[in-house]
Amino acid sequence: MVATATTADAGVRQAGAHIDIRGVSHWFDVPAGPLQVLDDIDLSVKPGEFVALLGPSGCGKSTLLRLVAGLEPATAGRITQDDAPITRPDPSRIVVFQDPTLYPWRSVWDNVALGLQARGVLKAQRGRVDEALKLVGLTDFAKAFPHQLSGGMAQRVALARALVNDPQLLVLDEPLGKLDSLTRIAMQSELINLWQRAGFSALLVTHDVEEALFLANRVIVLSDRPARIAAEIVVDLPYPRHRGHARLAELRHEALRHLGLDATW
Ligand SMILES: Nc1ncnc2c1ncn2[C@@H]1O[C@H](COP(=O)(O)OP(=O)(O)OP(=O)(O)O)[C@@H](O)[C@H]1O
Repeated sequence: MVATATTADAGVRQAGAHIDIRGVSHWFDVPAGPLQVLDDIDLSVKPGEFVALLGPSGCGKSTLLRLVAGLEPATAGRITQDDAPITRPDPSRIVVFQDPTLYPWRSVWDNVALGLQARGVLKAQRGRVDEALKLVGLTDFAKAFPHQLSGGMAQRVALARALVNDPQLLVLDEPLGKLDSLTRIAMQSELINLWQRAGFSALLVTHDVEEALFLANRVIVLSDRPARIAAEIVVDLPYPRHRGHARLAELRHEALRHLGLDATW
């Protein structure tokens, strides 16, 4: 399933990026010697697709996201966006982390405006900030400051700050990981709404098996470090998904089995 941008007021209507990861391996130099973190990863994210990565702690998930974001080069292999090699960060690929990292002295509006300001286009594109705030339902909080927001609201500001750049790829590193479970569930649905309206491709790292299955078109299970692709689970359910769907329970069982966990619930 590919997200489509049909909402006239969405304001963010970029085609999703096609990301291709071919034969990627990665090592870090640590005092004990070279530490291999990724081992021959082949993976693609189709335009408008939502792909989630699951894997044991420390296996290399965030490292793979950093390589895709262009924050560092892979030791071996090739990563392309729409057939062009990814060599550096680019506003078409935005990373959202677990911590919203808002500037406390800037209002919500000014935090969201940061990317446009940095690129010197804010004056001409002020309306985009309003549109992004509308997308995440925070129009009424435009003048608020970060200390006046709940954790969920702060993370919605972080998403608006990403969306204002019209990303073709959203790189999501445990973006809901610090939220309480009820807020997290609500934000999962919001994230799907945003994705369907905006049309970006998404690559998500999460530790939450249910979250991965609820959100993604495909869930990639990685092995222990050095990470290899252990399994690919196609989530063959339309959106919006029902959390109690029997198929999700089946797929959860499958994912846990690939993660080496015996699902005896
Ligand atoms: N810059 C770095 N220098 C050296 N080692 C690093 C560096 N970044 C990550 N590592 C190591 O690479 C391995 C993979 O780290 P990474 O953060 O990618 O794992 P992860 O799967 O995202 O972990 P978690 O699920 O716990 O967040 C870890 O052993 C980590 O210590």
